Amino acid sequence: MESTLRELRAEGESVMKPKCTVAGGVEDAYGEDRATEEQLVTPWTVSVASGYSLLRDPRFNKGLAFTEKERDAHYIRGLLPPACITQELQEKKLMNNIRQYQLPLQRYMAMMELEERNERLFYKLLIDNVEELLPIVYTPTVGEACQKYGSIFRRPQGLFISLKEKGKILEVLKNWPEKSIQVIVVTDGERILGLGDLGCQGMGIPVGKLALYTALGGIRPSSCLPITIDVGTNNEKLLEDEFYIGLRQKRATGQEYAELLHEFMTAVKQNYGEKVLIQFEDFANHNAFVLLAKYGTTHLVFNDDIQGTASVVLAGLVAALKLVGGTLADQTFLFLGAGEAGTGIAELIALQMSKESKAPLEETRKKIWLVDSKGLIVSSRKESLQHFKKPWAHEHEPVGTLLDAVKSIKPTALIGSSGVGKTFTKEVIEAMASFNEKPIILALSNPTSQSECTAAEAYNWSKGQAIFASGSPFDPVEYNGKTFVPGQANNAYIFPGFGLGLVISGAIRVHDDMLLSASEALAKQVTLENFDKGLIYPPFSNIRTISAHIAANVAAKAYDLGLATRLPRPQNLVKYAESCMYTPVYRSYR
Ligand SMILES: NC(=O)C1=CN([C@@H]2O[C@H](COP(=O)(O)OP(=O)(O)OC[C@H]3O[C@@H](n4cnc5c(N)ncnc54)[C@H](OP(=O)(O)O)[C@@H]3O)[C@@H](O)[C@H]2O)C=CC1
Ligand SMILES: CC(=O)C(=O)O
Ligand SMILES: [Mg+2]
Repeated sequence: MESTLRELRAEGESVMKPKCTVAGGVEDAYGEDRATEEQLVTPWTVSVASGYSLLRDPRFNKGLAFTEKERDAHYIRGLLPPACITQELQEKKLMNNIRQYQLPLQRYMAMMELEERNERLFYKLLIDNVEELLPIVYTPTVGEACQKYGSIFRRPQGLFISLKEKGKILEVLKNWPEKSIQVIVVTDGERILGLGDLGCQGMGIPVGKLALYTALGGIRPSSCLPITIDVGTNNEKLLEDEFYIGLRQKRATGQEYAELLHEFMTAVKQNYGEKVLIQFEDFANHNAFVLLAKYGTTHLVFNDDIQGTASVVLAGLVAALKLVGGTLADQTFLFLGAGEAGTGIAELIALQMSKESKAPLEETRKKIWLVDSKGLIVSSRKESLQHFKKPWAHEHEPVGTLLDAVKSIKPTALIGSSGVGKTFTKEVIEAMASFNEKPIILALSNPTSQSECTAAEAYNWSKGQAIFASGSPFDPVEYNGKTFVPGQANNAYIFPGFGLGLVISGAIRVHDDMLLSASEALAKQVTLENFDKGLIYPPFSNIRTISAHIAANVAAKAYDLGLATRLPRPQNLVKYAESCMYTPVYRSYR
């Protein structure tokens, strides 16, 4: 495996000749990844880390895996017990320890402590045990961690930029120890998963997303920067909580909010340049669409909830066609939830249909219906609708409930993006199964408590007919002697590879066609074996290969559109993407 990686790295470099920066586009400021495993690496921070400070530096600490020679050379003899062990044995021990914790939150805290202590070991665990650990560092457990973030907070894992820092945001960015940042995930904490406004405690989300950028997409940890913008919170419980870590005030809105965000966006570009990717995450929809439209033409921005979710769901739907038959245009879609996720997905489906059938967008949109908290979105409601809902206000008499909408529209696919759990009732699923041989049912809302239905409910109520996937994971379900394996329809399949594709091509803007390219690459990774189990997504255990394919497709599109700045274009983008990916194996220190 390692020799293959070395070969790929070498190939990646040769593809880039005469001159590239380092082994690929994922910046390797310290030369660790460019070095082969046999070559020696200097573990330098500002000065060369050694002795006690080397053990305390999570980027270079190897714990008991320091060799005898390294213990002498770096003044750590006696600071460690005598045993020297391998990274594999360390991994085994830590997995044993983590499995002994009963509560997911304890496992989350153990993982965060490991990240603070030994970064490479943290990523080794996460990469090698991705299916087991994803639900810990990501949804659903990260949701609980955010709710309790004030109580479990130990050390800052990202930058906090609050209203107090107004006028000084550039200085605050300079306080962050890493200078060479490639991906920022930023939230203002107003819509954390389906859990609502968690204010400053939303920090768990950018931290978790960026851990996935590294583990799933191979972006170097030192190039990732989690940021939480704190403009207050309207969550009364948090405002009264003595352990709350954020500003104790109601949310700033309007001009005050816009000015802070503008200062932030300007400072990021000034400090890190044109090619830093800014991923907006878990903003409320009244800000999310505005920010994306405003900064989409001046910055490299991507809204994961609107765009990443759209790309992953489109991939699942395209894959599902292999099971249900027909084309995308043969389907009728009904959404519960018409916010960022719902309308973002709807728009990308309509775009793909339009490209396939050459029909105008206005026509393809008519195959897609959405229900919000007031019922089916129809033309008679148009005047009072938020701007992002207006394209979906089709001619139809008003319908108040989801069940009535299902009975009237008769969708082939039902997609939950409401953030409200238990909304796909038995009657709704039974109705879907009554007029579809294989109804597609996606319960996208996170975390598990907000899922529109469980996997067991989808399979039982549809009598095993449903093609089901959900935002947070569910275990396989036995129905009538058959095992059904639910897939996870989560943007985690897309954003790590998507970001890698932007980084390795040096893209300067995100284009909708790149979302379609990412989606196409993901759908192609679903194998016959996956389909046989009823899966419409490949397993996460294969995610780094999947991410390399997504990255390659996205980069190819960036080159085709003239949005890539890293030249010349590598001949084999998949191999190049793989050669750029961070790996967590320990390096030998001179
Ligand atoms: N699986 C994945 O990868 C992703 C999942 N999500 C999940 O999707 C959910 C929604 O996120 P997002 O779109 O950003 O949120 P938004 O707040 O933007 O949208 C929520 C939508 O749901 C509607 N809604 C709320 N309650 C009900 C109800 N009882 N009945 C019908 N409609 C209702 C709202 O209606 P109204 O407009 O009338 O208020 C709104 O249209 C979250 O749980 C989030 O975790 C999000 C992104 C990715
Ligand atoms: C997955 C995700 O981004 C969300 O639930 O918001
Ligand atoms: Mg999100």
